[in-house]
Amino acid sequence: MSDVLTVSGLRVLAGGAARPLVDGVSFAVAPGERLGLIGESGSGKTLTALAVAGLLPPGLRVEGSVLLGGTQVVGAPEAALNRLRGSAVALVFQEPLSALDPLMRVGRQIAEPLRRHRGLRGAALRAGVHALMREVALPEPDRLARSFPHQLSGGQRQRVALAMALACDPAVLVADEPTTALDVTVQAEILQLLRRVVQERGMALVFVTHDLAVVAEVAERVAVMRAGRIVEEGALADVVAAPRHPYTRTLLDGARRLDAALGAAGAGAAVRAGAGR
Ligand SMILES: Nc1ncnc2c1ncn2[C@@H]1O[C@H](COP(=O)(O)OP(=O)(O)OP(=O)(O)O)[C@@H](O)[C@H]1O
Repeated sequence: MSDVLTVSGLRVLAGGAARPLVDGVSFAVAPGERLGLIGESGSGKTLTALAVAGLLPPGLRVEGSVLLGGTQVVGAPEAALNRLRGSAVALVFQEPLSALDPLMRVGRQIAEPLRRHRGLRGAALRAGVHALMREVALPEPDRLARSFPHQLSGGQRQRVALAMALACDPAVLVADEPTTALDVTVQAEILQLLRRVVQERGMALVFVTHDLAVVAEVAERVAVMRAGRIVEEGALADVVAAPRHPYTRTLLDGARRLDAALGAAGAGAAVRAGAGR
């Protein structure tokens, strides 16, 4: 199947920086494929994710190519990017509050993309909002739809952000550390939810994280980033079983040490990345 997202030679440059912040990144994602972009803080994961949606902050220059379903994102005018966002690509971030309007009831926020992009109105719009809320397993949709973001838990807010991202049935979902701010139990629930919706909808997923255990929960393929470059890419099980790059080995050793420490502390094997599944 042809790729829904093809990134080639992507470079992100800042005026004052000595070297590119993202330096020749290339990867492709097929429909239904789940790619984990993993690396330490500052390795360029977020800038890569933002560049995919044409959402880089002002002041940064971008070079190379990002093809979303055949449309070139790099250099595209804002109107074209607006058409792509939602239907071709949608994003979920670490802090769902950043995606939510604090003064708008969450039902209206989920309704907004359905109204704007899919033209739904009245009863069809209400049914659409309820269907999305059910899909992301938000309980009591009637009551919750009338709530404001601050009245929800962190996990519920991330479910709302995911519902909004799903509203236009994007071909590619980009999730940037979507569970980092959540406690471990809620984190596991959200990861499970993400995996389910992506599978059910046949969407491609690009999942950004610094956490190998988290990426092992959602991705089947990983690209390891360091200092703006992809240093290793492959099937998750292969990379975990036989890392080729020294940096990947360092990442794995760190995860295994943490796993061992947690095991010794009686907390169980929280880091499953070493299991090679
Ligand atoms: N607007 C900007 N202007 C200049 N430099 C930036 C800008 N945004 C990010 N950077 C720098 O680019 C590099 C890559 O940042 P990026 O946010 O992509 O890293 P990351 O791998 O996602 O890390 P983290 O997990 O901490 O978010 C960092 O060194 C960061 O300081």
